[in-house]
Amino acid sequence: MSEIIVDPSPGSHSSAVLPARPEAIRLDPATTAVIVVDMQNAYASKGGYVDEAGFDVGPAAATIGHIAEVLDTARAAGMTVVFLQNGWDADYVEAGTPLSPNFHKSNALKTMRRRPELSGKFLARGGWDYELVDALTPKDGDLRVHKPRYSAFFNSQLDSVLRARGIRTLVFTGIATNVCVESTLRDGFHLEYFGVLLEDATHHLGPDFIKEATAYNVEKFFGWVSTVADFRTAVSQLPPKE
Ligand SMILES: NC(=O)N/C=C\C(=O)O
Repeated sequence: MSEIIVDPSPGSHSSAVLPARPEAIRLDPATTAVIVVDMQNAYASKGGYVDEAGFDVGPAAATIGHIAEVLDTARAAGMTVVFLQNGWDADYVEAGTPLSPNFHKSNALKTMRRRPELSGKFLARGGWDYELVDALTPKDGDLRVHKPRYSAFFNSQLDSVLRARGIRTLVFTGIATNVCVESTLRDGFHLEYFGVLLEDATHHLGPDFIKEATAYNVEKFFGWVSTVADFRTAVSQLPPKE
């Protein structure tokens, strides 16, 4: 029996076959975007929201390096790169009132309510916590999309930005595997995007089993799971962008 290769853009001129679970998927640079989820100081730096809320940000340093490698490879092949930034306006109007579940579930908001000296510090546009980590500063041609909730498809410009460029396949990197990465990949599935999780280019919030759970969900129900090394090997064989 021949190997199954899923092809989101049949008939494309130049494409790479990415080994993935449960089967390989073809990536056409013209219709593929790498999505960098929330690589902000809040999620990846000491002194940011996640660190202050009691989660381990130590492993984020390795994740940053892996994402940088993915982005170099993707840009050289001419793929679109989209940086997502999670947060709200400085007055937290976008965060919602007590009538919003976000008000009650956001650990950033909860931590600031518990420790008033931190009030106004986390995930506010214009602040250090909201900014992308220095090592992943966007380059010319990269896009930035603001998002006020875990899924980047809600109350954001993401869907329009992707559709306007004919993007069909989303390659996911970033933090957190089990929250904003998984939420966005799932919603992308329902909007007919092909979602690929580069599992070692993501970091999770919580115990390790939760990352395995996300990978299981993606592999079985919502998309494809691959690695940074396989992405680099497959995509670097494409002709460089003209
Ligand atoms: N970027 C994320 O996955 N965020 C997870 C939690 C939060 O923003 O509170």
